[in-house]
Amino acid sequence: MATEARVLLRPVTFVTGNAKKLEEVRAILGDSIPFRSLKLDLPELQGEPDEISKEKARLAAIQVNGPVLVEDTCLCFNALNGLPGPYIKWFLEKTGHEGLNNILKAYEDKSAYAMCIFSLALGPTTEPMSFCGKTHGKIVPPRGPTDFGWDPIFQPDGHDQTYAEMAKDEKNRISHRSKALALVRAHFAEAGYIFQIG
Ligand SMILES: O=P(O)(O)OP(=O)(O)OP(=O)(O)OC[C@H]1O[C@@H](n2cnc3c(O)ncnc32)[C@H](O)[C@@H]1O
Ligand SMILES: [Mg+2]
Repeated sequence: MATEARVLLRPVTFVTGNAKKLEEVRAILGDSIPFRSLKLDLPELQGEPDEISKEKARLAAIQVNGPVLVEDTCLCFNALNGLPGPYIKWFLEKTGHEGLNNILKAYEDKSAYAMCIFSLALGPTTEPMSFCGKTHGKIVPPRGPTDFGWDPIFQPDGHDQTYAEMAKDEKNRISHRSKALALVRAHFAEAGYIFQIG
């Protein structure tokens, strides 16, 4: 049975307060999905990553009054059963790369995964849908440029460079963000949205 086409009268607005995320989303999506961006720092609830991301989408859709895409990024240490997870932003701000390494000194297991959960809300009254991408790796002492978050301390499995040391297009090929965005694209292809943007 053919999927019912849904007409979107406005481009999807990707809402984030983080310029580096936006840069990667632009590079990964190219012109595959028509979107514009809006810089807003949305409040983030505590809870499970999926719910934090969906709640961001609900709040963004109310502000934009149209279709929105948001994402929430987690850095999860296996020794800590997934923490800091969604709270990585505050851990990074308060303890830095060194502090994050020090936390893991108490444990043999330095493995971690980067996770990105995108949430799409078609409007302020529709329930958001989520798309999750993960890349597994380990936490290492910082190496490489320090222009994006915890990139210098995350070394993905199968690579001898940290995210920060990698060329941007290489990170984008294997990253948690690109895996989640592949699912977003597949959803757009299947859902058959039609953009009628005047
Ligand atoms: O407005 P939003 O989209 O929420 O942007 P944010 O910067 O607040 O981002 P998050 O709430 O998702 O918090 C994730 C933290 O991880 C950082 N981060 C996100 N993606 C990253 C990546 O691919 N590499 C390194 N650091 C990343 C980001 O700078 C934050 O400190
Ligand atoms: Mg945030």
